[in-house]
Amino acid sequence: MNFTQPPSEDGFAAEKLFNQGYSYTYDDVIFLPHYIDFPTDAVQLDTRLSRNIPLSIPCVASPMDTVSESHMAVAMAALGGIAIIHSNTTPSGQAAMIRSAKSRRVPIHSNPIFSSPSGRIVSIDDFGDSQCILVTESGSVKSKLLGYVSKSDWMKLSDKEVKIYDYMVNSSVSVPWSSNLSEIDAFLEGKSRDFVPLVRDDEVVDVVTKEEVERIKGYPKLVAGSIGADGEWLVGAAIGTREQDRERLEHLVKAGANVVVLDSSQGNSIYQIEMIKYVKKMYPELDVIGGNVVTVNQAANLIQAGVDGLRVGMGSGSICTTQEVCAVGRGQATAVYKVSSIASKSGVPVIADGGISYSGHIVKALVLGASTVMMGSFLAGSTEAPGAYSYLNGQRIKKYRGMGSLEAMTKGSDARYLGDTAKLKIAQGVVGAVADKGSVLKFIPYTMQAVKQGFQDLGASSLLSAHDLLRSRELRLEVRTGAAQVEGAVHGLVSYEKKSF
Ligand SMILES: NC(=O)C1=CN([C@@H]2O[C@H](COP(=O)(O)OP(=O)(O)OC[C@H]3O[C@@H](n4cnc5c(N)ncnc54)[C@H](O)[C@@H]3O)[C@@H](O)[C@H]2O)C=CC1
Ligand SMILES: O=c1[nH]c(=O)c2[nH+]cn([C@@H]3O[C@H](COP(=O)(O)O)[C@@H](O)[C@H]3O)c2[nH]1
Ligand SMILES: [K+]
Repeated sequence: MNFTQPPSEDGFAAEKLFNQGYSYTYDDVIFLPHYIDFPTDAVQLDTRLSRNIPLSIPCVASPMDTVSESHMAVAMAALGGIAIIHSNTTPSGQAAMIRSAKSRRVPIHSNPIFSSPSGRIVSIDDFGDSQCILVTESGSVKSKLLGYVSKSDWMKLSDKEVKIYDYMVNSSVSVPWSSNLSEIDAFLEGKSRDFVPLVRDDEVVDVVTKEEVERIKGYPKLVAGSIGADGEWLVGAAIGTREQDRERLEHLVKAGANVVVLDSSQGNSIYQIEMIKYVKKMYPELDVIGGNVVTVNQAANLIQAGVDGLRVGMGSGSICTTQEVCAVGRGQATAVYKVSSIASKSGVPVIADGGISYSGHIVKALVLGASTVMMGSFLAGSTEAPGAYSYLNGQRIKKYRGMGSLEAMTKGSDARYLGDTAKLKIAQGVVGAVADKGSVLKFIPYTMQAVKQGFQDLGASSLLSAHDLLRSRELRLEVRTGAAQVEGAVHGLVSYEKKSF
């Protein structure tokens, strides 16, 4: 069916809606339904993060120290998305996280405990959460596997002072690092074992337990993950725009980073433009994402400097106080629409960064022109986010903090955050907590299914078709009044339980 000429004017074209002087958030706007002639599963969400980085789902984990370290990077890549490893650590620490993620193929990250044969295990605490200690030549990861000590064997030992080589099980049984989950599962079944080390080039990478394999088997089936030309998971990394970031960049490139994100709240600066040019000159093959931007002019400057992707959002993040502190920023729906309309003309993909609370926000971001969404709070309560769970008023939570919060700045980002000469610390973010959400391996596939249903309602079978519908003015929207927003949410019930899957 062809709707190029609507029977009568109904709703607004995006172009008209976003040119009236209002700063709209995702919640302010609503799409009008269109025409369905395909099933939900026909919707394709494959996309690009930047010019040369394809993804099979439009999800990016934000470069924040309570969101993206190696465990998140492995899980996001296994899902077909990507994580950007944060830079609130030393260059070698950040490079180590990239290497660690790239040396795994299954979305398991168990941090095994290692010892050398001449070491001693004197306390049960030495096992940590692990059921075994792996024995390698050097006593650390990335060394030749010699055997293992299981916790149960160690407990039966009468003299705990003897050296490990006197009682360890000599075994170099392992599986290659690139084995997939079903291969590992079949191996464990076949050998009736509870765990198996993963080995690459004769060195141990990790250990996979049967329990972990069973846990992941219970989640939606994994599709093809994001693998780069190097045959390893795609992993991104954040850097700043200062002189010392050039040295950091070298570490990150050596560690195999597939893309770099210049991480700042206001990307339209001389520092950033020089950094974009520097990255493209030194590493022409490496994609560089600039930002953050929220206006057409900011975007145009970075596109001219040579960015391969743009990150959009200023003050829209759940932990952000930038708009309150600096009086600068933009409603995220307007920002995404405006920047996307200019970026699309140069073929530069847009990342809608911040402000995602549920699947409907993802649909809005993507349909308004973004190619991916970047999320912090949405992912911070997951198993794969850094940090341990704790309890607050009986609820299981994980810490989540802004990279411009006083706490995060004190940890390391202050040189960048404060400027080189500033003496007085002003936070542009808060420290908080989010609820336990379980594994991203479970809730991201369900979220993507919800996004597909939104696309189906709009008659868009892909991101490209959604963008075409928007630009051709076939897709119509409206602003929601306060009452319309109340009506659109659950209302008028004495109690209810909100369970999406
Ligand atoms: N997306 C958002 O709304 C916000 C994000 N953040 C996060 O907080 C962290 C710190 O961000 P920022 O404070 O924005 O970092 P920043 O201080 O590095 O960047 C601010 C901008 O000013 C430029 N700049 C700084 N000093 C300059 C100078 N002397 N001359 C010319 N240009 C100069 C930088 O290149 C950059 O473009 C990042 O992780 C960022 O993502 C912070 C606030 C808001
Ligand atoms: O004003 C800010 N102060 C901060 O301290 C801060 N830390 C992160 N960010 C930005 O927020 C995004 C994550 O937002 P969400 O939690 O809403 O996903 C991130 O992806 C960033 O763009 C900050 N913004
Ligand atoms: K905010």
